[in-house]
Amino acid sequence: MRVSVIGTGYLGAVHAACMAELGHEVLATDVDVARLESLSVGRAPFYEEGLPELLDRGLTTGRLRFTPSIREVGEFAEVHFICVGTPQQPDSGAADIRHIRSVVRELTPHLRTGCVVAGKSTVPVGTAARIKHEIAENIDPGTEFAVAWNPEFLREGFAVRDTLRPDRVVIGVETLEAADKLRAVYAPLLGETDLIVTDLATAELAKVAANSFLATKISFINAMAEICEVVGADVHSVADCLGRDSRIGRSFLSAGLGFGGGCLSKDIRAFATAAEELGAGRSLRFLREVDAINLRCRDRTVDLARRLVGGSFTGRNIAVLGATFKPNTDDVRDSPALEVAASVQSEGASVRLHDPRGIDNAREVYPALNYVHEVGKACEGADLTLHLTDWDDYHDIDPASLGSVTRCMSVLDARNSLDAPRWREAGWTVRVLGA
Ligand SMILES: NC(=O)C1=CN([C@@H]2O[C@H](COP(=O)(O)OP(=O)(O)OC[C@H]3O[C@@H](n4cnc5c(N)ncnc54)[C@H](O)[C@@H]3O)[C@@H](O)[C@H]2O)C=CC1
Ligand SMILES: O=C(O)[C@H]1O[C@H](OP(=O)(O)OP(=O)(O)OC[C@H]2O[C@@H](n3ccc(=O)[nH]c3=O)[C@H](O)[C@@H]2O)[C@H](O)[C@@H](O)[C@@H]1O
Repeated sequence: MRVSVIGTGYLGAVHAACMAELGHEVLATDVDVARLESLSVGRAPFYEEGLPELLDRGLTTGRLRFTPSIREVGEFAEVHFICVGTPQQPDSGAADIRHIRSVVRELTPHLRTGCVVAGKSTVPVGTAARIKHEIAENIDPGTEFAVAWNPEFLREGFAVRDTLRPDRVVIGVETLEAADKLRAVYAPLLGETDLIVTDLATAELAKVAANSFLATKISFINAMAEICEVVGADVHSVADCLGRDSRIGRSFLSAGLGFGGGCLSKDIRAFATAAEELGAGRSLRFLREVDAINLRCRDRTVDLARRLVGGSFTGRNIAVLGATFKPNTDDVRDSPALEVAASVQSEGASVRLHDPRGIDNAREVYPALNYVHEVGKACEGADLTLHLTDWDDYHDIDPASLGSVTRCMSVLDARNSLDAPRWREAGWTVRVLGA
């Protein structure tokens, strides 16, 4: 099929490459022309495993192309996937859907009759209905179209795998024809993957509900961590005990520094704000607490680190391992690790920060931090080492040799994932949150 992808960020670039991999003819566009130029020569604009190979294959076969022209996109495709950003508004928790509205405004005059405009971005419920109305008001009379919502559930770091082998595909539609078109797009996946066909509002809601549930699970275990610290229990073991219950499951119960990234925080804020606007604020008031617990994880990490260096950061050398919001990505949006590093430095510490992939992006956000490319360099003369992002690289560290370059063999494992017995055996003091 001929499909377009509008917006080639973390979601759109992967979606475009994967659609080509599935055999479709893909034309993708973005307002960021430099990004399009880079994608056109097979350079992924961010780190995502498997994406460069897919880009390469799509470009070589000619099935994947990029253009700055929205007219070309409109005239080309029978299914349009909107993948632009929906960030948090600067002055409230609400989602800013201005990029989606701008796409719709520019695309509408060029739409082919019979096309489907399918949103993939995460949006407040009601966005699809609003878009449908806006297209209907501005499209040439006689040009038929349908609006659909096809929310995306991929995780950064596993984006290619999650797109080609998703747990489910959800499509919200109003017509059988639109459902058939989207079913045809995803047909190559449907042996292994369930397709859920529903209405527009349900599809939109399913996405924000999923992210809210994941965020709640993480904050739940971080709330338990706070209690564990009061009563002297161990949250890691509590999570193991909970996780053995098949109704609960162990995933998303890793206590520590909490969630960050481009989505969970902004999505729960947008969802709670939208509910308030709809007069249903009470139903999602708990998400405000989920957010507060999560942000407290960052403060608790800084507080514990301060205690570990004797009550003040002034004049202390702090090594920070990790800048990205989670491993296997270079994404530093709302990164808990970076926020902690910046706080520690603002309190007078000398911080050296290492990350396997995120240094360039981190430097753009926090240019004043001191970045190094080797773990050993970060830890040279350190009074305390902070393990803030759960990269495998840090699990592979030899604690004995790292200890030989530090001033003090003391590590705060804010991701609760280092092999603590091994580090202790090598002479380190290991502290975690929630124990
Ligand atoms: N990053 C992720 O893992 C996932 C993101 N999502 C959702 O997908 C959406 C996009 O997220 P990301 O890809 O992370 O954002 P991003 O910021 O990486 O990418 C957004 C892209 O849209 C482009 N854009 C903005 N206005 C445009 C316009 N008028 N026309 C064409 N392109 C335009 C930007 O230049 C940028 O390249 C958000 O709603 C997000 O919540 C959903 C699932 C996963
Ligand atoms: O809407 C989105 O953008 C995406 O948001 C999340 O994906 P992502 O942000 O890539 O990352 P996750 O793997 O969900 O991790 C989010 C954060 O939670 C933290 N986390 C995760 C799990 C856990 O047990 N504890 C914990 O603190 C991670 O370190 C990370 O900072 C969802 O998992 C995806 O399904 C969704 O599509």
